[in-house]
Amino acid sequence: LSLATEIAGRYFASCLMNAAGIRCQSRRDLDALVQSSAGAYVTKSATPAPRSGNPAPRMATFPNGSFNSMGLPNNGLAYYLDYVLADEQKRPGKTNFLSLAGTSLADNLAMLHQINDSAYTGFVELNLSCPNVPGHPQTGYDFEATRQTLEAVFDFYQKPLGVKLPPYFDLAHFDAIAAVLNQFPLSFVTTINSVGNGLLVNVETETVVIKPKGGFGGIGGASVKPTALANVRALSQRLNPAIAVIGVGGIMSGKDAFEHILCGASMLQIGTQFGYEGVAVFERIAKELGDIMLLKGYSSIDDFRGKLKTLA
Ligand SMILES: O=C(O)c1[nH]c(=O)[nH]c(=O)c1Cl
Repeated sequence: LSLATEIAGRYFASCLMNAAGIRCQSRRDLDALVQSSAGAYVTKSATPAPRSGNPAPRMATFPNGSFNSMGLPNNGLAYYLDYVLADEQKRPGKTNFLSLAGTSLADNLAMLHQINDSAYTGFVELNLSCPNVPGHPQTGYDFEATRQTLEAVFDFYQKPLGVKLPPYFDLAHFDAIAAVLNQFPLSFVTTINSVGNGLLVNVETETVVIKPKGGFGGIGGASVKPTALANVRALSQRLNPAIAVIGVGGIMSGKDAFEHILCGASMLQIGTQFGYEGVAVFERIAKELGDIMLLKGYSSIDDFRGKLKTLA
């Protein structure tokens, strides 16, 4: 029985990894992921220069969910590029993900030129869906801007690249974003990012619970799983089969992992629960997923990936 998977010709011994943003901002965080049983890691979304992000309090939890408006705090592209280049020297043949979230097309293109010209051979996850940078709407909700971004990127970028998408909530939007993405040689899409601009209220104090943006923030965790499964399924059904789907959103157990794979995911990213549990989450979920596969007589995730049935 194996939890191995493949994306764009790259092999991963485990289909479980972290989601961008969670416990992946520092070298220490990333070293812990390297030491863990995760099949890969993705670095905190980078901007050209380091950012301190939004004022605190900027994250919270609620029953069945996480809530954040971090505002893209990160150590800058050079920090993460140095890390992944050193890691590729130490562990040749291992593919990992470098996440980018420039606050302008110019920033994204500048970072991609730097990476293109470097010795990096891994994946880039281009984040088109950060909901928490004041004054910057999510590119992923603007289909023309998304197309223009990808046109500019693939004009020069030669290495494997995927995009991190926001959740969509309308079948016409699944059609629209898939029509754009299918025009480009993407290696993967990662879906979903947090459900943007939710609001938590503290009844006792009659206030919001986080400081940035009047208390509006992205929702993650168990409460977003139905939305995540719908986006994994809808994009798996619509995208060119050469574009793998990475599923993220509400994976707290092996059962949740199984559901994402059944909907079409080739790789699974764990965010909220990884934040709570640390790297032990990868062993636990691998064990739980393996037990379900054993019960059902599956020996690899290819045996059931994307095979969700509708009701006749
Ligand atoms: O506020 C953040 O840093 C953040 N928070 C999210 O929930 N998704 C993102 O893509 C980003 Cl970049």
